[in-house]
Amino acid sequence: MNVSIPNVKVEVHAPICSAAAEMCTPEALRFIGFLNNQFNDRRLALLSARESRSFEYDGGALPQYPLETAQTVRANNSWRCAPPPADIADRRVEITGPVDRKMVINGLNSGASTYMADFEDSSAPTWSVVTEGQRNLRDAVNGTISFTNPANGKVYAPRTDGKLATLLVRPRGWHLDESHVTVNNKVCSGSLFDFGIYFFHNVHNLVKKGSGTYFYLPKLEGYLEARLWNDVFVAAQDYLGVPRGTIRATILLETITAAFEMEEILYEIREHSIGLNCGRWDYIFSYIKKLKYHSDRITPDRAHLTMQSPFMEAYVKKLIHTCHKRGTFAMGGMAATIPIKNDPAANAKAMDDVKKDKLREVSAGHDGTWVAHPALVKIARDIFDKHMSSPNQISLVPVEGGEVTEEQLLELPKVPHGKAITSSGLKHGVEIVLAYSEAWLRGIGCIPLNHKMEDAATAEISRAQIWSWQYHGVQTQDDNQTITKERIKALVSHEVARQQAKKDARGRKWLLAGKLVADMLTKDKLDNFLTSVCYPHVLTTAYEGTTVPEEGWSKL
Ligand SMILES: CC(=O)SCCNC(=O)CCNC(=O)[C@H](O)C(C)(C)COP(=O)(O)OP(=O)(O)OC[C@H]1O[C@@H](n2cnc3c(N)ncnc32)[C@H](O)[C@@H]1OP(=O)(O)O
Ligand SMILES: O=CC(=O)O
Ligand SMILES: [Mg+2]
Repeated sequence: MNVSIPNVKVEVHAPICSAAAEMCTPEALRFIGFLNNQFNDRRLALLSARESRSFEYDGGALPQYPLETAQTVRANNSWRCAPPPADIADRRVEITGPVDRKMVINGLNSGASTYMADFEDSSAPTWSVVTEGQRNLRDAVNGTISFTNPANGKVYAPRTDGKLATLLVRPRGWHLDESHVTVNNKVCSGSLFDFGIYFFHNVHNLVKKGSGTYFYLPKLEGYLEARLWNDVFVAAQDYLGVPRGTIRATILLETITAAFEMEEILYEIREHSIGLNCGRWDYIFSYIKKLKYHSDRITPDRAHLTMQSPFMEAYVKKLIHTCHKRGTFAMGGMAATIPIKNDPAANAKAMDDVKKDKLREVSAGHDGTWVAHPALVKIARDIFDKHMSSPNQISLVPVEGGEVTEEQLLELPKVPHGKAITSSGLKHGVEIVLAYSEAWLRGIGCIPLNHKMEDAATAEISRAQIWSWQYHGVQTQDDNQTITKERIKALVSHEVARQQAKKDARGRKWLLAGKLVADMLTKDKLDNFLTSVCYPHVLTTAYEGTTVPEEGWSKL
């Protein structure tokens, strides 16, 4: 399909399946062309700026509070973020999930205050996931969504008791492309595609209902990236003739660099802001990635990188202080625990851990929290109901968060030698990256593994830390064995063979995943994102023949 407006040519390089036909209408594609034409060059320049800044960290520099905004933004007490819209003033429990039709209905019906439909960490953006996901959201907004599960005949429809969750949408981050669409022969931005298609099809209906389009924006690395989103919002609202502020967005504070620019990020997006969220998993990943060459900042096993770690505590305090000082939401993050079926004792312990995590969040001053599974909604809600009697805690500004130093934002936990980096931590990490990548290559962006949810953010922690361990040649401390490339490759091969021997291996992508994962964990340079490495293998054109079939991947 091709669409042209003066000076802008938009082309779709994928089958026009029914979802694509409904979502990629000529008018919608014109809007996508308009957005890319205006903003894609800036996006690409900001991605290059990320590289330049990373290069400085690679050379030994550390992130710092920006000097240029000290007076104009941080010491300037005259600005606040816009007040929250009425239908989102209470967002104490937010459920998140991929955009398939059943999940969307289950998320909206879950009893959570909001449901975040996710095109990022829990989605593998195949053409069908992306276009069907958009159609599901349009139908959800129109109130026409329904689903019958072909496996068991169960019928799904939105609840009608007035307790439907408010819809939020997370488009892909600035680093991801939508390669099935080009604008003037350049690949379309994944962020602009996801944002633009949702906004185009839904904003007028939502405005008619007295609501707006609400977003979560992932993986920003600094305030100029927030400025770009703000400019996109202004242009989009003007293009479709809706008032400024119809779009509202929570920015995920989930990179170490952004932690040094929280106030600046809010400032840039203040007219459209509904706060910041502690995206804890990507935040840990970003710490490891950005400081990967710093031999004094090698991280211990993932299990030690908890919310009680000094750098995580400092980040939470600073985020709550900053958001409340500027009159907006400070949202908590995701406990990755999911219910443990068939083991009541283990499940009770897991749920108790979730309760503790949510109690820590509400006591620290967060205004709401995330859950990954409907069974956790009530647990989180009960804790917030007990400890938060008002719709949110925005009016409380905890003083201590204003004092957080640069070094505190970077301080790792001290784990006794012998326990910090272990052979089981290494093996478990390899299994996570492999299992997640394998699922992703089949279009599944979030999986249950060992009673935890694993998504792009959690898997990235394992990928980045295993890479850094081999780069620094550290030893696993329980057996004093060095983590070499060969050791990692052997672990990957062993796990691929183990998985392939299972009954359900047919149709799986273990060989391809094994090849990609072994490369990612051992190559000389750490890849920026696992999803960018895997993306060429899920393109629809690739499925149609240009990719090597699974059987064609030789043994590692
Ligand atoms: C770091 C971050 O970015 S966190 C945010 C991104 N990650 C997420 O959003 C995780 C979302 N969670 C999930 O995808 C799923 O819970 C998984 C993959 C972890 C587990 O899924 P499953 O194994 O299918 O869970 P389970 O079988 O227990 O599900 C039971 C029911 O709950 C539903 N369900 C599970 N999780 C969700 C969810 N997050 N939203 C809506 N419904 C859900 C299932 O669809 C299923 O419905 P059904 O009974 O009607 O068939
Ligand atoms: O997106 C959330 C995170 O923790 O990462
Ligand atoms: Mg994230």
